[in-house]
Amino acid sequence: MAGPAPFAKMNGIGNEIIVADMRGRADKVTAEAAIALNADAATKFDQIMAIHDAHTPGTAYYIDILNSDGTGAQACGNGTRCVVQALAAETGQKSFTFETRAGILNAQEHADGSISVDMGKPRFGWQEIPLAEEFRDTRMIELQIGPIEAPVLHSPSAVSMGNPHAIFWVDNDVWSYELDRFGPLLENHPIFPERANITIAQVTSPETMIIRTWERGAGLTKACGSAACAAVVAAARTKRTGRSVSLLTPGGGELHVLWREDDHVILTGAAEWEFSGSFDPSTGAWARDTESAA
Ligand SMILES: N[C@@H](CCC[C@H](N)C(=O)O)C(=O)O
Repeated sequence: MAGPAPFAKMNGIGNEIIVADMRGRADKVTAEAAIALNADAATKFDQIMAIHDAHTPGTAYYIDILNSDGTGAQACGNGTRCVVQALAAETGQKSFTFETRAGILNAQEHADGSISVDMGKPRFGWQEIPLAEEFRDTRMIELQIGPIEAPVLHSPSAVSMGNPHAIFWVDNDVWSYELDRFGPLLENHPIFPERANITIAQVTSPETMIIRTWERGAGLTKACGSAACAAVVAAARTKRTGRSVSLLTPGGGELHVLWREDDHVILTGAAEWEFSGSFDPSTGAWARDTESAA
């Protein structure tokens, strides 16, 4: 029994994140603990970023990512920014190399406080995303929702940013779509054997976009960093935008995504600390630090 672990409740432009400090211990945050923390209004979150001791030489830490339904995720751009801010505040260090289920990634805090994460290279192969059946061209896959003759959403682009994404392109207001109703159906559609993150995207210029995301394992969120990356890569691939795009997200925050010529996707944005506490990684029972902000 390793005792309570420290955590910080943070957000990445509204993406609700718990950064759990699991360094120096062998246990993991359980799905039960995640579900219990999410059931409490004070600690409700979209992802837990559990910082573990490094598994691989050359990396600082291994980050285990859990969605609010207790399932694991390979990537979380907004959560990674929160981890960087927490570790930079603790150590004074500005650059970090982490390992996640999706592989090794680099991240850094800039002088203005914004944080960039190198989310790695996108993957477009149907087996890599993965899709349940062969699509030679994943810029537009056959999938629709609503009446057959007049679908509400159709023909998304599919991309892996380490985790699976589908991007539905719309010309009008992203808020005019019932994403709370369609999201669960699309997330669990048989075409996505590992489920998928579902985004509605409106391109407003070659350099700007508005997105809303239904996250796999978390539902509607105020922002999703890997979805922002997937949307920009898919938009650039389909000639809707260039490779450097600013995105407005439902929390009112802004993210910037650059798809570099070396194929790496760089996500930049802010992160914010809310309060700190400690919790039991096996049950989710928690207490707020007394000196922590309300
Ligand atoms: N909010 C995240 C994405 C989290 C993972 C996702 N729900 C999944 O299961 O793939 C982000 O900022 O990237």
